[in-house]
Amino acid sequence: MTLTVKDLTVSRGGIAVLEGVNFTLTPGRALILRGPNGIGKTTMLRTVAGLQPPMTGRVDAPEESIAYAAHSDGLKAMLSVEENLRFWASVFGQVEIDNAVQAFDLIELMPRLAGTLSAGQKRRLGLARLLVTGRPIWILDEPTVSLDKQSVSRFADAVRDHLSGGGSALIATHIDLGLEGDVLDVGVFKATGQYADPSGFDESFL
Ligand SMILES: Nc1ncnc2c1ncn2[C@@H]1O[C@H](COP(=O)(O)OP(=O)(O)OP(=O)(O)O)[C@@H](O)[C@H]1O
Repeated sequence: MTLTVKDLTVSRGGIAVLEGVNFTLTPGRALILRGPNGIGKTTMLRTVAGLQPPMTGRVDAPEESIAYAAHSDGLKAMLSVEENLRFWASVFGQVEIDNAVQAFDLIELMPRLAGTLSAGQKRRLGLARLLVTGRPIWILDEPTVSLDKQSVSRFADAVRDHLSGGGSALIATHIDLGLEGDVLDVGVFKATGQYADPSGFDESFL
């Protein structure tokens, strides 16, 4: 399943932040997004994931092929780790959670309420949810925030497994994950003119 981005302009608060973005992400590949704070990586990822509309241009991906993991983990605090994973799997029509538990070393945390986890443990659970979606295209925004060295390495292994199984990943990260992949410096797409979104849509409320 290939993701294609064509002549994309993305905006925050009605202002274009990146324009003329083009790339193709094919099965088995990772594309690492780089760029300074505030350049528009999150905005681009949200647009590619379909969480906000493009200002101009297109994102082509097969329906229901994208799983998105953002800064906020969005876990259900009053459900256990196991219940969170089972709930998330059921949302995506899946039942299998064992791979996710193993990949992120969650077995001992399974009975714990998600709300009682440390920041890094929450992040591990948030990332484990990607595996239970069964979706091939992962879009990840700073996935390693709060993770210790060992968990970063586990995460990189999970991405490698995903790629070797024919999945793909678009990742904004400031650290070197040791993954083989193409690097896209989004700074070159910095919008030159600041113009209001003609739709008047302010996605900042989403
Ligand atoms: N809700 C919002 N309304 C208006 N502007 C916003 C909003 N959220 C972010 N911005 C601005 O949009 C621009 C792009 O922000 P974005 O979060 O996409 O950058 P980023 O490259 O992901 O940054 P970082 O590396 O710090 O995470 C920034 O200038 C930011 O201040």
